[in-house]
Amino acid sequence: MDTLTALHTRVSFPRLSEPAPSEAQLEAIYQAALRAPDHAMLRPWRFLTITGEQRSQLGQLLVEAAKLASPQLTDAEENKLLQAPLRAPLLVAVICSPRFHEKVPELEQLLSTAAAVQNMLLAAHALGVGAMWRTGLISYHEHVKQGLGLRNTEKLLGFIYMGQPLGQPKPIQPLDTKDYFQPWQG
Ligand SMILES: Cc1cc2nc3c(=O)[nH]c(=O)nc-3n(C[C@H](O)[C@H](O)[C@H](O)COP(=O)(O)O)c2cc1C
Repeated sequence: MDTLTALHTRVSFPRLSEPAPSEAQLEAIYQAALRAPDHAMLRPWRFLTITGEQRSQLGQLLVEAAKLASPQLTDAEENKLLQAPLRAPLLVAVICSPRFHEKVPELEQLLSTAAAVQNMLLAAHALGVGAMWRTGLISYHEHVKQGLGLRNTEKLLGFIYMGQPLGQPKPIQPLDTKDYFQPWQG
């Protein structure tokens, strides 16, 4: 798939099944992440891959965090969180690890990490791998951060779910560039 086609046709796949991407596909997807724009080449990111039984452990962690946030969690809410990480064979937790640099504020490092995610989504799409960037409010809870082993200065930017796409890609809503790009009037 050529680059513009990939850019113009990428969609998220909420429904993903086994198998996880192959080693070769993952290497290509991860290399794409590492080509994100990165001021001063700080590599302000790291990623944790979560597969198999560890997905259930992540579900448990989400439930624990949700109970800390709101002790009246219903059984249905608990079950939804337990099942959430099982929606794909592979999750990649995206972590921004800001480094100190006098010319590169933390915001730029967050933006770099987000660009790395987009590169991964596009590479996955180009390879026929289904993917979706997901967070869920509870993923910002301190307990989740600790459970995943993040340092205090690090931020969890969500999870990229990857697998075999299920169902048809959703139709892409055409947008008019003129609604978003306008000449500066000076
Ligand atoms: C940081 C971030 C977190 C997101 N978290 C969720 C989420 O938890 N659940 C969800 O349904 N969509 C989430 N989305 C949106 C989807 O990833 C997706 O972009 C959206 O459904 C639009 O679909 P499209 O990518 O096919 O255009 C998130 C997007 C971003 C950028």
